[in-house]
Amino acid sequence: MTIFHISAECYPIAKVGGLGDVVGALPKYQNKLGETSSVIMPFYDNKFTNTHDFEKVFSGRFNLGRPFAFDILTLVDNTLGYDLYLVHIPDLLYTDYVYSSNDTERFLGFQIATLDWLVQLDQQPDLVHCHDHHAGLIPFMMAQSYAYHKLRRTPTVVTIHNGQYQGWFGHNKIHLIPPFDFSKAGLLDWKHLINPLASAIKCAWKVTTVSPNYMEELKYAANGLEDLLRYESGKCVGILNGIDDKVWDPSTDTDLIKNYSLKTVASGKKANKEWLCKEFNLNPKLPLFAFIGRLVDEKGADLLPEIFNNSLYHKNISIMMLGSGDTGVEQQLDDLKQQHAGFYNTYIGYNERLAHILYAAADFLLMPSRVEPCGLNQMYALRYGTVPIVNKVGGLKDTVADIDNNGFGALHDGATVQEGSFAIYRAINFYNDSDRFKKNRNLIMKIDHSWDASAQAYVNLYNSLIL
Ligand SMILES: Nc1ncnc2c1ncn2[C@@H]1O[C@H](COP(=O)(O)OP(=O)(O)O[C@H]2O[C@H](CO)[C@@H](O)[C@H](O)[C@H]2O)[C@@H](O)[C@H]1O
Repeated sequence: MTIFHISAECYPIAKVGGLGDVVGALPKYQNKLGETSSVIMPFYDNKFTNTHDFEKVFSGRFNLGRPFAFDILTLVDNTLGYDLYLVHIPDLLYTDYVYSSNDTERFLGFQIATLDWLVQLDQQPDLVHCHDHHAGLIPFMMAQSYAYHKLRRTPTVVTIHNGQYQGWFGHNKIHLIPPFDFSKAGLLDWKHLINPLASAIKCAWKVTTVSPNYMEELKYAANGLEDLLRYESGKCVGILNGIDDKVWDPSTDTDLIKNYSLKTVASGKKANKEWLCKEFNLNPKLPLFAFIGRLVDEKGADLLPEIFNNSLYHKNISIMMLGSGDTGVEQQLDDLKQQHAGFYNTYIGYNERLAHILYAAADFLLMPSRVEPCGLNQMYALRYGTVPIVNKVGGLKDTVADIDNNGFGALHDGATVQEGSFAIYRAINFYNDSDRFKKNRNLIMKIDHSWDASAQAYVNLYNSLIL
């Protein structure tokens, strides 16, 4: 089966968060199952594109208020485990960032160029898999735009990685979408705006979320799309994300200070912790708590300053925070450094290598998320022998069980300062019960969250549409 994944992000080409991780791994595991799975994404001017060779496979022009020329480039070496196609629109997408505050034309152009290329291929795809709202208009255009008539019977799947962002724009831009039967314009609309995510939910053959629990939650909290998701629930299913167990393997991870396996976990984690604590002026003898992520409300980032301040009161733990986002929260987190020097530090920014070291160095990983469609960080933490402390939402509920309930992590019931602070207090007691803590560390490293099972679940879903 020939499958094209269409996405704004894909690791290692361009990653802002978990979407990049998923699209960078899922096709690889689908190819392992014998499918032919590739990725189509925008060409950005970044380190990856500047240091790799590409070959042009197609050139075209489309109209988006004015004409735009584009090329489809493919990566020459095949080290990724899947074919990669980059949509290069120099006048629209040639940037060193993935997202900006004005992306309507950028991602519309990306989707149109993608379909202009796909529609003229000798061998049509068996299935098109769209990720998030940046590819959300593709199911509509494939089904309704005259120019893509040849693709109208090709099944489409859309995966919602994050239902908060929907890509809305005004009806004054409807003419930018390649001509279609105007009586079908309602398929683009939600609450008087053109809403790419809503349109994808209406038009795709199947809709998936990245965990089963998130699918249920969206029916009651989906940033305005609740009714639509309830109405379309017959074609919706939650499939839990996996992790790329080649990229995220403490025994081979080239970013780590010292590699380790189940047998050497104690000395391996110690070496990474010592390096990190030296680098960031923390005490390696204390339990180390980490946060890694985007500093936005969904992740509960606004709660962190107070949770940290409460938890550092007794000076019996170390905390390391890696993240960026809301500038007010960044400032508050940085300000705390003076008060808790030697016990707390931050790295404001994005740093892939430091993230890997931190998963390895930390004893606990904090995720007080308000919304967490799946969450990958808790799964990376488990693989690196780090205990996740998470709010009981979305995929976190599907993947973490509590230590007081025969589980292996700490769950709290609500994204609040009180719940987050109390979970840390419980975790310190757990850490001090060192035999139990060590046994638990061995147990969590053995939990298998690799993509194998989930990649198969997607393939089964595709087959149900094709056969
Ligand atoms: N400052 C920083 N430096 C280095 N690395 C950083 C970083 N900030 C974040 N990361 C990395 O980005 C990724 C974050 O992934 P998540 O799945 O937790 O969240 P995200 O909200 O981006 O993804 C959305 O999509 C994914 C994929 O479906 C869902 O799991 C998730 O719930 C949903 O919100 C991890 O690989 C993490 O290590």
